[in-house]
Amino acid sequence: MNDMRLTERAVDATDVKISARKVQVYYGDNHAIKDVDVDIPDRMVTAFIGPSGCGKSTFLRSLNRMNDTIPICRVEGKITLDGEDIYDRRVDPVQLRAKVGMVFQKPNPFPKSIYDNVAYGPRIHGLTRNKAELDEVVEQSLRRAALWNEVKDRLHAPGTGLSGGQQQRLCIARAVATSPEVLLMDEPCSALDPIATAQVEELIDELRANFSVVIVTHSMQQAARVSQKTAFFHLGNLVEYGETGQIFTKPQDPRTESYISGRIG
Ligand SMILES: Nc1ncnc2c1ncn2[C@@H]1O[C@H](COP(=O)(O)OP(=O)(O)OP(=O)(O)O)[C@@H](O)[C@H]1O
Repeated sequence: MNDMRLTERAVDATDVKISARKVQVYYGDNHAIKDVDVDIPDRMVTAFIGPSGCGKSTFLRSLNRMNDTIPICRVEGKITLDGEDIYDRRVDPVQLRAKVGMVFQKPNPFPKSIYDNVAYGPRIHGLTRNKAELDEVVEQSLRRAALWNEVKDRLHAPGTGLSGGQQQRLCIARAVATSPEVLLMDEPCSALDPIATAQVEELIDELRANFSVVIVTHSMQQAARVSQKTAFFHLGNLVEYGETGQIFTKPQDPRTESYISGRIG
């Protein structure tokens, strides 16, 4: 009995990595995200699902201030990373994005070698002291992205010459090379074939040992396969958030139920 209580407590005592309170996002007059409160756990995968245009990508981008690059976009409310306000004036967005890395829908390697793609972040952030250390970070990052064995003999070939699935894993290696704490993934498999998708999903499952991962996906099967927590967005509102199993089997809100049963979206 005691053992069971201990286990329950361990499961409940999840660390919150990112916390959002009363977050609003506007594009000019368009109120795209409305009053969102959410706690994103550490070392788990959280999926954002919902119909097209409901605000998943907008909210994801507000978690590393990627929306700062869109002039008409305005974010209100509070978002903290380990308790620190990421919109505080003293926070440098470039440093923030090294901690909260991002992988996009379409693989977007730089027009550089495989090695230089991965070395880019550690170089601009001065994370290594010499070539040997940089080589080590590049190798470890490519290993974490499950790409090392496929590219170790052609590190100086262009990243753009890899297959789509390999390019996406290269982008994941590039994102993990700065030792981020959170990885944001915006539909990372939508340009990939089923085999490459399966490889990236397996990788996401491994990454959660070290990172908090947040993934936007249109595929409910993918959300069910890779995530432990799921957030359902609808018309800019966060309608329901909970354990992935519960969201897919016992949704509390009729809008979630309609979406997962294919009636809206
Ligand atoms: N760069 C932008 N400029 C102006 N409006 C934008 C911009 N990006 C998104 N929006 C608007 O914000 C709202 C939410 O869009 P968003 O792309 O976040 O939704 P989404 O759920 O990720 O959609 P999808 O699943 O189709 O990618 C939409 O009304 C969209 O038109």
